[in-house]
Amino acid sequence: MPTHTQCPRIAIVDIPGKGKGVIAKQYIPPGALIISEKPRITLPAQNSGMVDRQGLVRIFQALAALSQDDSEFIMSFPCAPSEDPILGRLKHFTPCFGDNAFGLCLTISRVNHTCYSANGSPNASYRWNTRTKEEDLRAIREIQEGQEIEVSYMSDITNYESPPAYLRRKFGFECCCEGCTRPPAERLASDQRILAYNAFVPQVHSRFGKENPLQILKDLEIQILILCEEGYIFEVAGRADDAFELCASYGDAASGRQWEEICRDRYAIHLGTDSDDWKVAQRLATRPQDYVGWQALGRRNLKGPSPRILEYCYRNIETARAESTESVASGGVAQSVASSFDLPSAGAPVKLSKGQKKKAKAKAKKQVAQNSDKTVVTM
Ligand SMILES: C[S@@+](CC[C@H](N)C(=O)[O-])C[C@H]1O[C@@H](n2cnc3c(N)ncnc32)[C@H](O)[C@@H]1O
Repeated sequence: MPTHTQCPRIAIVDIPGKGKGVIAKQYIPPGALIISEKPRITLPAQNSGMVDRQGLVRIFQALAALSQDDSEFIMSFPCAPSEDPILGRLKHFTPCFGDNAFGLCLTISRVNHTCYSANGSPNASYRWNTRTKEEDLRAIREIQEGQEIEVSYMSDITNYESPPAYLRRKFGFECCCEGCTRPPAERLASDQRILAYNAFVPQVHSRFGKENPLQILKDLEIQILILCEEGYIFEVAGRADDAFELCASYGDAASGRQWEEICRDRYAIHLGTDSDDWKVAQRLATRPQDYVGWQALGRRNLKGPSPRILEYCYRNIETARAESTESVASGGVAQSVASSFDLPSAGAPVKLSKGQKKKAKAKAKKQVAQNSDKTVVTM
């Protein structure tokens, strides 16, 4: 079983205010697979990732059969005083998707959480690898020697529910990350931008064929800048893919290819080049003509990503954050892109129509349901 002692790049240490945590013992580049681990303890689960009464009985039977060492390992994880000492600790197990199980790993389960925000965002992400039956921990940003390795316990995409409230409700802890501890006005401004962004996303495809495609591409650029400023770099892949689909629908292979390359390169960092998502994006970036809606809207030359988008998507996110902190407070780089295009900024707080609010709420509900797959027991 791989342990941190076999992975000289990381170490488990005490982190003030969070219990134990994992730090990098050397520089780790974005996209690097930090460690793959088979869970030390595996508990049964249903396919859905949720647990019903019968499932709980099976879990307690499995717990009763554990060795003393394994039970002590589980009890070494934190549990809020208000929670049941066993159920509270089961929350640290992560789903082994497709394998009807939840696992607790020696090292990866010690990785703490940080929220996506303009003030800081996770530098790593973990996923169950159904092929190797291991949990993969991957660097999604540069990690410097001595820096804590942090993932997001929430979805990697924008979320409607306020992160501190979600973490309190779902995991029972008060998050002390930079995003949660910033002044309420700053948090509110970010929440409003995310809300406006979430209202924009479901409309994109319905605009294809009805509106000027160059206008849609400009709007997508603004949304990508918001994502970069708010730290949601994974979701950039989705918007770049939307831009690809638009270009491919008009048969513009050159522009489409450039957009899909952004999508592919984000997948390489977050999911790895052995993931299905990366393989599809790689195929479309190479042969945009394979897109199912190729030339469905006719033939027209559109635009690839602007130099600013390429700079934002490819440069070190640390630099982007340091340089954009001031601009986020004042409406963000997205605001200045809008002015240079002479467009209203989608980044500034907007008043949502009833329909937009409804759509944003529906999306939020869906995301909350997806997020719930990340925990073992829902109370
Ligand atoms: C999966 S465990 C991570 C390892 C844990 N810190 C330990 O000591 O074993 C999750 C728990 O770590 C703590 N934690 C993780 N991220 C945190 C954060 N951003 N702020 C405060 N506590 C955090 C909480 O107690 C949470 O329930």
